[in-house]
Amino acid sequence: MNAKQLAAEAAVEYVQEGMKVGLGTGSTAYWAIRKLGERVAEGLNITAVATSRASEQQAKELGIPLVSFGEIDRLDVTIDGADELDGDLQLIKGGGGALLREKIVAKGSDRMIVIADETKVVNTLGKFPLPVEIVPFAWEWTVADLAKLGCVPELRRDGANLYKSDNGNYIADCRFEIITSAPELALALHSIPGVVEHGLFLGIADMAIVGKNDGSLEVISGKTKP
Ligand SMILES: O=C[C@H](O)[C@H](O)[C@H](O)COP(=O)(O)O
Repeated sequence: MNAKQLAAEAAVEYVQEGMKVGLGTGSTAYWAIRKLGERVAEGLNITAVATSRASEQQAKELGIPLVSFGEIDRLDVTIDGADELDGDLQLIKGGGGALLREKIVAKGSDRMIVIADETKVVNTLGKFPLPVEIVPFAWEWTVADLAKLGCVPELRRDGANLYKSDNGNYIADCRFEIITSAPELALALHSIPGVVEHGLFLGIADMAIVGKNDGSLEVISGKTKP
């Protein structure tokens, strides 16, 4: 079993009968959705919402019952991957372009469990270019504002075209190298009008389950949410 699958399957053990579950996005979340599908096939009753079209499609194929956001107020748990995580459970997410839906779903969950292989754990965030979802309108100005924050922003491409998120927005991947204060950066990003959301997840994750290549697991517990 690979390290991502190991972490994902350990996280799925936290899902209990009757729970409302947020399904993350990406190659690690894929394994969690797959395991959940197996448990549903064995008789587990849950309902779920997905954080991307891709995860929605996977859940449908596996027979995981999906509900609309109008039918539920909150979720019990969300299981999702990360591009980077530090010891305080600060995350960079959005490598797969799903950061906005992921943040909405994670913030609406009583518990967010992050799943990752050991390569994602860092001392300081920033090596992975921070994904920032921006509106297409005047994107050139938004990208210029992002650069003023000390990064090198690059608009994500999808072959010959600009990449569009599931929400029809662009993603600027912002290379900072080192993010010295993630909370300050988060505030600065939100002060730019063209920014819809950024991939810094701060004070959102409750625990991380990290799979290692030697087959072991590490659990990182977070601070209690306010
Ligand atoms: O937008 C994508 C998500 O934030 C993913 O959860 C993140 O990029 C990690 O993906 P993966 O598990 O494929 O490394």
